[in-house]
Amino acid sequence: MASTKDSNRASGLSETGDPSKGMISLASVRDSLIRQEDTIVFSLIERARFPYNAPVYDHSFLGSGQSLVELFVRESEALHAKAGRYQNPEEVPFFPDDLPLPLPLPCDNPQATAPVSVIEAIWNMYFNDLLPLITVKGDDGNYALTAAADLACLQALSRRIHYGKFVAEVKFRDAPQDYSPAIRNKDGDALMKLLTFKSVEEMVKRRVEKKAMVFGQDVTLQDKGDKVEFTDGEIKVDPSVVSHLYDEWVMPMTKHVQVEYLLRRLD
Ligand SMILES: C=C(O[C@@H]1C=C(C(=O)O)C=C[C@H]1O)C(=O)O
Repeated sequence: MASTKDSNRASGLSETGDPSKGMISLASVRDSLIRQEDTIVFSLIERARFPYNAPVYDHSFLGSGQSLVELFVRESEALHAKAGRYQNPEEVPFFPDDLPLPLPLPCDNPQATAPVSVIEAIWNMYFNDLLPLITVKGDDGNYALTAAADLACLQALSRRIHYGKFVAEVKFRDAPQDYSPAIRNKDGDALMKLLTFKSVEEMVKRRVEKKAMVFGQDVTLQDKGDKVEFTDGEIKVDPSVVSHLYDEWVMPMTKHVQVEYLLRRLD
């Protein structure tokens, strides 16, 4: 019989569950999602510093048929693939075809999880829906920095959404008797009901809105002891847009990943 360690590795969930640290539990997996909110909010703030910068997305701008942001993401992923980034099941490349093989570096990644990927949906959502909401119209010529900021946003969103695989694994292990019949019946709707926690979702939406509000303000130090003061300037990324991002796209996609993962869980 496979040991817990073996089955953890086979599911891509490290023994520590995080899947990098801590105990295997829904609470620790949720802690990781909460930490990832900070990365997402900060990456959106960085991107919102620049105007939309349309040439970055224009397929005729470079003369090669590829947009600057595509070139930037592809070439970055090639480098990251060499260093072994995609050996880690938390990381899913946007352009998985033709990636170079990883260098033979010693590493201790868990084995791959079931190959669930919603990379195309994330890409389309980011460029078609989100970007126009977090940027102002205009062009300041900062194309390379804009593409780099897009990459950071895409990676943070992708990691969070594909983390649904780990959330699903923990939920399955906590209650295999509840999930197994729905998995065997290939009943995606029943799985969706089982894994949905509306009260958690409400909390997530409120928390990310608050984070955008707090992280998006400049902090000033006045001569008033230790009291932290925020300046009254504009908030760097609209908190209601961040809440909307989670409500409309991040949480539904994370749940879709969970359903797809669970449907394969007993194969
Ligand atoms: C991720 C979870 O599963 C679902 C998705 C959520 C999310 O994406 O934040 C929150 C609650 C659940 O409805 C979870 O239970 O924590």
